[in-house]
Amino acid sequence: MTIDSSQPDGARSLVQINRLHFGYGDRPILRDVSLQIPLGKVTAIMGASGGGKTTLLRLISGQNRPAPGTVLFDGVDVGAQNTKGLYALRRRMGMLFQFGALFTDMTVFENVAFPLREHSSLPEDLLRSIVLMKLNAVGLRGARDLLPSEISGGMARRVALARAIALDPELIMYDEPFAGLDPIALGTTARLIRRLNDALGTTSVLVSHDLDETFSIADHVVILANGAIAEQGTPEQIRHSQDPLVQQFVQGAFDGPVKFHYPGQSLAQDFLSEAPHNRRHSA
Ligand SMILES: Nc1ncnc2c1ncn2[C@@H]1O[C@H](COP(=O)(O)OP(=O)(O)OP(=O)(O)O)[C@@H](O)[C@H]1O
Repeated sequence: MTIDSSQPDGARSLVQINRLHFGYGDRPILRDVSLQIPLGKVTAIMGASGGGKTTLLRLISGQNRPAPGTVLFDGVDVGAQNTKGLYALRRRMGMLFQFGALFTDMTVFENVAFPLREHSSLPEDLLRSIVLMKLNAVGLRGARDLLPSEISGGMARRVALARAIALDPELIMYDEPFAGLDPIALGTTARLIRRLNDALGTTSVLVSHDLDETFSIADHVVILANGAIAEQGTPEQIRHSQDPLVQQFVQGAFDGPVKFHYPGQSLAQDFLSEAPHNRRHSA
């Protein structure tokens, strides 16, 4: 691996995002985002719904292309790759997208084997050993013959995790891996993400809304707001940020720079005054 960049604190980075802009059609989503994903660490991307977090993951994996700006993965310009180049890059990334759907007609074993069958021509006995090792890493070696309909939601998430690490990726991206999990499964999944990151020596990027669990496992937190980076740092630094927007986010405050009410006319105008539609209803 050739890492060609440094973080300000001296840590090396696996992904470098430079002055990235992106929009869907003429609707801007991300504006001038520059960011480094430190090698070997767990980075959390957080922020209000619709802020562009999933879009950022899609830009890292090359499903979207920045316009303008660059995303470098291990020094390679992701947005400049042709289909073959992208395929080779994605082989080095594991992805667990929202609700990480499993193939319902395949056993747990076959779900984890799927990327190996797709991307390699390993002999069956070696493939079996790898799949069982991955399932062992998430505590589900014994569940190999079950169908997704026969396991709990938390277990399904762990199978999806085993599938995401099947090809020994250098970068694992998790999009809301805790969504829909009960508190126990959520804690288990969070600890597993941290443990796998360290045990496999990978780099992890996690998009999550769950503040406590995410802060408990992340080394680096990036807060996206209004299409730009509002703040980044360790969980501790984020908790103590003076930025009102970050404070609202960290405290889960009802109202603040991000408004609870969709913009419209005032309460007085709607309920007290003789607004034309009020007059119509009271007539
Ligand atoms: N393929 C698409 N075409 C058009 N607009 C899109 C597309 N995908 C996402 N968007 C819009 O872009 C904005 C950012 O979406 P994105 O999913 O990246 O946000 P997010 O921060 O991950 O949100 P959430 O936390 O709710 O998952 C949203 O307003 C969304 O509606």
